[in-house]
Amino acid sequence: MKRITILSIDEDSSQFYKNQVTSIFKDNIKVDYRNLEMEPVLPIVETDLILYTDPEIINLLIDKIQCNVSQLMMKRTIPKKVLREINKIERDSDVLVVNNNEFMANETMALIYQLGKTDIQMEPYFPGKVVSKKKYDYILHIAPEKFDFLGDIVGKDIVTGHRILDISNALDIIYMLNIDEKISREIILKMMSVVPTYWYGVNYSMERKLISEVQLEYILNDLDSGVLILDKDYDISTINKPFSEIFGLSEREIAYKNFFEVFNKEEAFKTLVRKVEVREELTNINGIECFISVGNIDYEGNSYGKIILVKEYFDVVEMFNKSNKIVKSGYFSKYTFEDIIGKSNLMKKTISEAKKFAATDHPVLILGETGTGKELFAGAIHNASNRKKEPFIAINCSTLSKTLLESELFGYEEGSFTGAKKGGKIGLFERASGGTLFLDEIGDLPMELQPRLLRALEEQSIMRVGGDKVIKINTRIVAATNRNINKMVDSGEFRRDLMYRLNVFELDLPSLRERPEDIPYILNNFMVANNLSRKFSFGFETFLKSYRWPGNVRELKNLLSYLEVMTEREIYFCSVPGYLKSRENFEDGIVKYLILLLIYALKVINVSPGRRTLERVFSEMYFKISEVEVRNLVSELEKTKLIEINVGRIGNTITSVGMDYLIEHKYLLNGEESEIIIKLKELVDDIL
Ligand SMILES: Nc1ncnc2c1ncn2[C@@H]1O[C@H](COP(=O)(O)OP(=O)(O)OP(=O)(O)O)[C@@H](O)[C@H]1O
Repeated sequence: MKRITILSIDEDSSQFYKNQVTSIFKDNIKVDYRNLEMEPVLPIVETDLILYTDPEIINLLIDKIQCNVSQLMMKRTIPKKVLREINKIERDSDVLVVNNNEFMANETMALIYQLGKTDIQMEPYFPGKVVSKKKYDYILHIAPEKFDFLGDIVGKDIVTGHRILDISNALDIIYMLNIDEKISREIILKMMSVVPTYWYGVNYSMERKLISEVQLEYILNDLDSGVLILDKDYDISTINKPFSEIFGLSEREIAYKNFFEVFNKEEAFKTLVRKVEVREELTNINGIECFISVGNIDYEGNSYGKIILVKEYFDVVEMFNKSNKIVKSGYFSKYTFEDIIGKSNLMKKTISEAKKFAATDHPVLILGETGTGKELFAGAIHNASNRKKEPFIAINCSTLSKTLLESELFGYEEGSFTGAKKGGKIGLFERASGGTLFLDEIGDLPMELQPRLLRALEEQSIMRVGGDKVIKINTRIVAATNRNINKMVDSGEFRRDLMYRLNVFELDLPSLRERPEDIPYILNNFMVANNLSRKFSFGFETFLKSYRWPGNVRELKNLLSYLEVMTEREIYFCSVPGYLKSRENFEDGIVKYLILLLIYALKVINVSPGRRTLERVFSEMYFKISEVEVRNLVSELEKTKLIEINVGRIGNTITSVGMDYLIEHKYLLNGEESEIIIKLKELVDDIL
């Protein structure tokens, strides 16, 4: 136990401060004292901290300190009760402030000022002091009987008693004696309720700290993960309820104990906690399978301990299942080939290929950009196959860690995951047996799992994690990725043998860019399905065909939701949300022909299509474009003889070759240019 030795002037104050320190720190500190009334004053040979009342006393007793120890001068204050009495003293009253010596009398006066009582006249008094008057309005005493030396000086008594330790002083002691956090917290909370302080900053920070602690406690206990916080010596400073529940350890049992003692038999856990940073490693602790993350608590280059997050394996799996991230669509697919919309030859060819693949049992590898319908095709293939009455299970290989994915795919035996689930667990390969397992984002399948998948495909059998039994399966694999799998094979990120196994049939889904005629067609179909009726203006059709569609059909579907709300009868280029109308979403060729179209249309309304006009009109009608780009495009149009550049008022003029081009490319058809002409007329009035 830590020891404090108090140095003060007399037995009375020594007793007072001893009682005070003991009542604050209880059994956590042993208190001893020395004062000038002791006969003899015994030397101090062993203590952890010297606490003294004023500088004079330390000078008087310095030769008694015979050990190397820190010294701390008391910072004291007045109890709230006494402060209330002092605050009642009438303005301009004469007050004599009495104490044991000059230093302490002055200190008391300063304290009264600092606590806010500034409207009275105070005079210090101590043994030996000669005072100017015999009558004061008030006399502030420690205790009346102590000051018989007052003689015939009179005044109304206010008994202050000895001053009490200030919170900041208690904090100093906590820090210097390294008192543990839980005890410190109780001490401070208790002191804050009775001790007024003029250390306003300290008080404020303490309040903020305590409020933050309450907030933190609330959050910690509401989390699904178990949390364990260790200080720099690996002593346990905080645990939350989920942590207690996972390991059946109560907070009282382990708080403030050393982590390595509490978990002394858990070698794997101990190794992880020693590491600087750990991200969701699957570990068995005391028979419980869980994911552990460890982070360092660093501040300005110093380590203040560790924070450990624990999630139970089964909770994680359940959570993924619930949010449909791991097994996406239950055990069936709602999609059939009827749901696939497309009239382009490319799409027709793709669908017909897919139908042929569906009739077999071989693996299919679907390649295509995001949103091109890979999952849609996978489901349609299953539902067109003779496995359609059996399960279709889709799993996303990119969302799970290696370990979790492995046990989800292949299952595990009871022995390997002690305790948590009797009888082990069946994996998705087995569950989908007879049906189809759709491995989405196969390009993200961790390298370590690739041989295991290869074996399953080659042997049509699997072995559960931790098991030694070979289990026959009859599962068809359809895999998909939007990554360039051939490049991944070349760079060694994906096993070549596995790729060959998976792509017995390869289905390449074309992007929307490769089949522009499908774009308005698909959008129209979606509209009909949603009971929407809108006319597509020429400008909007131009947009649909010239936009790059990086998100493919999914992006088109999202646009539909926007247009449903934002448009009424007709959809124009300008109805398209602003974020889609940016230069990088449009190919150079399209931009060039839109300029050509504008040159033609401006001429129709008798406006000279100069560079500056083109730039302003184009930016207003389509998307922001620079004058430099307009100049380059105009000179390209001239080089290909689509326009002539004339000097003077005539300006740029479209040639007959240019007209043919517009007609041929359907930019001018059946008077559809009238929309542009009308719009241009409005614009020209507004901006030119
Ligand atoms: N040809 C199509 N006809 C009708 N709907 C389609 C077509 N292609 C895609 N979709 C729809 O677009 C959305 C995205 O499709 P899907 O999820 O199958 O794409 P994906 O290629 O698997 O995407 P990702 O690679 O991002 O997972 C779905 O709502 C799907 O129904």
